[in-house]
Amino acid sequence: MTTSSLPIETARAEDFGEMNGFLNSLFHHGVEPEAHEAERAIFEPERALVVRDGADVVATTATFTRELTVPGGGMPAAHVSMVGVAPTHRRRGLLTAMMRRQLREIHDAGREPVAVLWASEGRIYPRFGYGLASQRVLITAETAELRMPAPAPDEGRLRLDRPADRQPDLARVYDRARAGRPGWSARDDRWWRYVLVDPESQRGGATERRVVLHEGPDGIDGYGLFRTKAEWGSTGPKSTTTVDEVVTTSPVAYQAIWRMLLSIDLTRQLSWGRAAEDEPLLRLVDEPRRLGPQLIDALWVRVVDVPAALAARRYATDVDVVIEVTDELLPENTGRWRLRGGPKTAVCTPASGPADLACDVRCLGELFLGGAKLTALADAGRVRELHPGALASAGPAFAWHRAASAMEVF
Ligand SMILES: CC(=O)SCCNC(=O)CCNC(=O)[C@H](O)C(C)(C)COP(=O)(O)OP(=O)(O)OC[C@H]1O[C@@H](n2cnc3c(N)ncnc32)[C@H](O)[C@@H]1OP(=O)(O)O
Repeated sequence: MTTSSLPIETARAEDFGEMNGFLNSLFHHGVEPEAHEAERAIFEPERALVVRDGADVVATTATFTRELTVPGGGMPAAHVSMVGVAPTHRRRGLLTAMMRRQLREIHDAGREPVAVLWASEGRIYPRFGYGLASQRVLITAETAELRMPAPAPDEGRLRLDRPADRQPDLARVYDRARAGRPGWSARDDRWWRYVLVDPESQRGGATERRVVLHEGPDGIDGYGLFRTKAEWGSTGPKSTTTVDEVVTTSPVAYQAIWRMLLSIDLTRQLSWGRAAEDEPLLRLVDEPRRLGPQLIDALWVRVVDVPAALAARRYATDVDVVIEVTDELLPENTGRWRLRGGPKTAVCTPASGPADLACDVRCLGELFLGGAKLTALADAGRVRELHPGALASAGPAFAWHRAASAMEVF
């Protein structure tokens, strides 16, 4: 049997162990029992695909059902993950066949107008119509070189605790913050367990994860998840703080938590992999260069149903534009669509008149969370302006007042 004719099957619950073991081997690490169980809890077998060659699993992918915050509110989004093809079966079209099937299933189910994923490598998914929708800033800070503004007199109170013991507090803060953050996904108890699982074998010699909570006048209004790792040099201490996430609902909480994280005694370096492009920290310290910021990709969005997706988000300014879209994988999306929207409403319908802009469906994914600028896509030759002035009028509408960002890798 050739690789391309191997059947793609819907997974069963009992396939999880084998699929997860397979994926762990592709990512070059062993199976950690605690993480394995947390991942089993989020697994939705009826939304997962598996390919076997004889008895062996040779390819997998899965979809998780979650809500995603987009400009102006929340919407259902297919969270795609667990993508892998065995080294013995690679580059023979298995991923392509799985992606086609998965996108078709998501489209035809009619519940989720977009799919989102984190890519292990950026060049894998554009060919399937995924666009880079949000970026993140890697921070590698030299903490001894950084100063923060002096604390306000009523800075509130900080406490350290074990994250698992404070999950309800974390969830409350996260949900309040998430409502206004394009790119963040809803977390139920199963997802909180997935986020907080902390097996010793995956700590790389650092401490267990801890949480610093900020208590303001109305209760807990911010938290930071972090760990530290001891290191001594010939001239003294040079330990590292690694931050997983900082979520706050007030500027006072944000500053208080960062003041602590950047100045833990005996640490000299702080690393954080998921700062937003418009992260306030970049505007807070006295020497932003010493944060060592580096921009890399975060969430990729695939618009699966063009009219439903464009109507599901809101727009920063009023817009009335006809876009000619091409989509090789889901031909229903190909055509001219008229989008009329603004800060409160949006409708998208087939257009009868001429188009103002033309692009492929991948560009719509890039624009979807307000992350990419329309003019940047046009200057890159990927969006065509067919009606003079369309870029200037539609561009600000697709943008958003907060940069798209992303939290846990799923
Ligand atoms: C959302 C997530 O889960 S991200 C995790 C993705 N998984 C991994 O990174 C695990 C390790 N890698 C793999 O398992 C495999 O290499 C995969 C899944 C990335 C690719 O699977 P394959 O079956 O080899 O892909 P397939 O044969 O369908 O390739 C389609 C095209 O993409 C290209 N392609 C696929 N993967 C890569 C890659 N990593 N780098 C460059 N090009 C790639 C192929 O060359 C091919 O191009 P062509 O049509 O011009 O010849």
